[in-house]
Amino acid sequence: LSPTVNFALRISFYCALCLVVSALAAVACLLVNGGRTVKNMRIIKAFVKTFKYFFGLRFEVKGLENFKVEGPALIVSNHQSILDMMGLMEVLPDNCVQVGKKELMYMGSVGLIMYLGGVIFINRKSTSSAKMVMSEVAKTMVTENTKVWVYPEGTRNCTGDLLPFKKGAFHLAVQAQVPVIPVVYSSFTTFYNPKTKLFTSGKIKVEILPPIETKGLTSDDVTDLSDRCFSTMRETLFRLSGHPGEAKDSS
Ligand SMILES: CCCCCCCCCCCCCCCC(=O)SCCNC(=O)CCNC(=O)[C@H](O)C(C)(C)COP(=O)(O)OP(=O)(O)OC[C@H]1O[C@@H](n2cnc3c(N)ncnc32)[C@H](O)[C@@H]1OP(=O)(O)O
Ligand SMILES: CCCCCCCC/C=C\CCCCCCCC(=O)OC[C@@H](O)COP(=O)(O)O
Repeated sequence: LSPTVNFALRISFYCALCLVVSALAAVACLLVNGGRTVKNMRIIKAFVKTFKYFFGLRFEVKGLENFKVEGPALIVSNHQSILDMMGLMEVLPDNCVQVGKKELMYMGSVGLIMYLGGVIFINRKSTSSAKMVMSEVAKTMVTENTKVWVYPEGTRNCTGDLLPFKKGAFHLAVQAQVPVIPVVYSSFTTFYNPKTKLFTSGKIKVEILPPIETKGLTSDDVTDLSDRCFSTMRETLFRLSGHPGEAKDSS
């Protein structure tokens, strides 16, 4: 098979798997929990954790104990591909919902399962409406004791580096006065590259970093908080991906 055909087949299979398994998981969620609730994430996670075996992907996870903070927290991680959903479910703590773009809601059964799992949909094209939704989330995550997972780059980026961070995640953490827990996935570039049509089996290193406290911080500290997260995550990304030289340059 030519690499292009092989890539297309594997990606199509991934999408088909997502659509079919979402439909099955949706039935399970409705039967067990009856509607939209973060409790459904446990069911979704159990289904999605089997996906890696179809693609020969292995995850090596470090730092899971850093998720064991009392109460709500904001999780930020790097976002490389639609394949990230597998890495997300590999480590997802209990009572945790993700922030996603609202377009994802219209992906058939995949949109339905996201809705049932409690995913918070935002309109990226309207900063004011996204801000409003997220300030509401800042209140509910505290009263309902949930964690929220945001991809602060705001879009997929599979270059082996990080895009500059958007501010929304950090405003959310400061408004809710909850710690920020950074999670870093090693670069996919050795086994996955949509530009060169590469998609083979591979190993992904995942590291959950220690929580960064936000108690007492105000909106004036958001930029600083975001910059701190960015530099520790970038350093970790380069270390996990085996570019020690670049890690030194970025400090
Ligand atoms: C069974 C198997 C199938 C599948 C099973 C799936 C299961 C379930 C898995 C789900 C998986 C989901 C995966 C989703 C993955 C994505 O969809 S990623 C894309 C969507 N997510 C994001 O975009 C999050 C990150 N983005 C942000 O936080 C952005 O800041 C926002 C909120 C969208 C705003 O966007 P923007 O206007 O472009 O951004 P930005 O420049 O940051 O903000 C403009 C100004 O507003 C300020 N600002 C921003 N936010 C705020 C705020 N909240 N308060 C006050 N000021 C603010 C900024 O500080 C900035 O002001 P200055 O500092 O320049 O003065
Ligand atoms: C009836 C409609 C049928 C629609 C069929 C669509 C088929 C697609 C099926 C499965 C795809 C699996 C998607 C898993 C979810 C991953 C979410 C994700 O990673 O979204 C990308 C988003 O974070 C960033 O958006 P951009 O990089 O800015 O873009």
